[in-house]
Amino acid sequence: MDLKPHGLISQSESYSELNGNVLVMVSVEAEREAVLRGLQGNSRFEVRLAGVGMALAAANTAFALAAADNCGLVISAGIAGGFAGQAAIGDIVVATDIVAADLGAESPDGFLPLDELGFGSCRVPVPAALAARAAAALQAAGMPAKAGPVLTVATATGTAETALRHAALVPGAAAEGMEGYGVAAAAQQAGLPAMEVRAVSNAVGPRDKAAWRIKDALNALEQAFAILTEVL
Ligand SMILES: O=C(O)c1cccc(C(=O)CC[C@H]2O[C@@H](n3cnc4c(=O)[nH]cnc43)[C@H](O)[C@@H]2O)c1
Repeated sequence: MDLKPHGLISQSESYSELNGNVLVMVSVEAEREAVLRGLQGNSRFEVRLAGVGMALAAANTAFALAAADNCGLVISAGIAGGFAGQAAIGDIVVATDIVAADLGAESPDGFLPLDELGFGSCRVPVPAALAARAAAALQAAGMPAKAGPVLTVATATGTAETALRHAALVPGAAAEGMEGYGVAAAAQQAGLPAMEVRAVSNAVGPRDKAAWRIKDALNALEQAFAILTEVL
C-alpha cells in the first residue's frame, strides 16, 4: 500500500465516506475470534493480533499496514476496564480520543504529558463523524454503547488512587486498555484514521480478576462488530 508520511492527513478531518478496507488490531486470540464471529466473513475487514501493550501493538500494526491492501481505516479493539460512572461491564466504548495516559514525565507538580514536554502528543483524535456514526449505530441496535476518551496505559490500573488520577487527567475518560495509542500512532504515521472500540470486562480500580466478566465482554465485542460492518 501507499504509506504516506506523518501528518499528511489530519486525524481530526471529518470523514463523510470511508474508502478502502478496515484493519482491526486485537491483543489476544480470544478477542480475534470474537471479532471474526461478528464480522461473519465480511471481506473488507482484516483482523490481526497486536499483542499486549503499546509497543508491540505499534510494531505489529505497522507490519500489518505494510502488507495491507487498500487500507482506509485502522481499529484497535478488545476488552477493557471501564471508568466508574462512565462505562459498566458489558458496555461498548467507542473512543472519541485515544490517549496515552502515562506517557510523559513525573514532576514534583504532577504528571507532564508528552505535549507539555514538546515531544509530540499523547492524544490521537478519532475523526468525530466516524466515532459518532459508530456509537449511534450501536445504540440504535439496542447496545449499551458510550462515546468518550479511551486511555492507553502501560500498567493496567490496580488501585482506586490511580483510577482517580487518570480520570482527573482526562475528563470524561470512559475506558482503559493497553494497546490503543500504539495502534493509533502506527495508523497516524501511515496517514490513516484510527478508531478504538472496546467492550468493558471489568471496572478500572482495585485489581480483582475474579470479578472480570471476559465472556460477557467478548460477546458484546462480537455483537458490536456485527453492527459496525453496516456503517464503516
Ligand atoms: O483470560 C482470557 O480468557 C482472556 C480473554 C481475552 C482477553 C484477555 C485479556 O486479559 C486481554 C488483555 C487486554 O485487555 C485489556 N484490558 C482489559 N481490562 C483492562 C484494564 O482494566 N486495564 C487495562 N487494560 C485492560 C488490555 O488491552 C489488555 O491487553 C484474557
